[in-house]
Amino acid sequence: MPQETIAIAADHAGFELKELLKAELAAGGYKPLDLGTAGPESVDYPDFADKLAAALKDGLALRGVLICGTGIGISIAANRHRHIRAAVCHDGTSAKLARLHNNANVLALGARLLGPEVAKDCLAAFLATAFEGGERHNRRVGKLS
Ligand SMILES: O=C[C@H](O)[C@H](O)[C@H](O)COP(=O)(O)O
Repeated sequence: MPQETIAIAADHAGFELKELLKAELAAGGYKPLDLGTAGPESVDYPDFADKLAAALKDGLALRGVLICGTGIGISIAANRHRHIRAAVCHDGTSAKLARLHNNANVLALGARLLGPEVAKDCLAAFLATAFEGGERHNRRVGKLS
């Protein structure tokens, strides 16, 4: 089975966590598609949300991970794109429910709020969980776009 590509991008606040999660993805048999930023120099999170949204639109990946200081700014920017359902998650349960009920295609994390182990828990739950589907969830997710 081919490896699933997971797009990943961050601003300067999320750069270090992005590097950690890229290694985690590779260790788990996924193929990380790194869309930057490439270092700790200050950048603007909307630019990286836009890059990831474009990658998903172009079919380079079906799912992605975005990281900034809180996960808030980068998820707001990503959710301006109609095809993106980005969920800011703070633990494995929120990441699991974002997939089960909301069919989130982007996991947004706050590098200044989460420790590395919690961030890894979020990633693992996001990757492992499929959309539950069913009439009510399909109806509600359909209304988002
Ligand atoms: O929602 C915004 C993000 O948390 C940014 O990572 C944060 O605002 C960056 O802050 P600063 O420019 O002070 O490092």
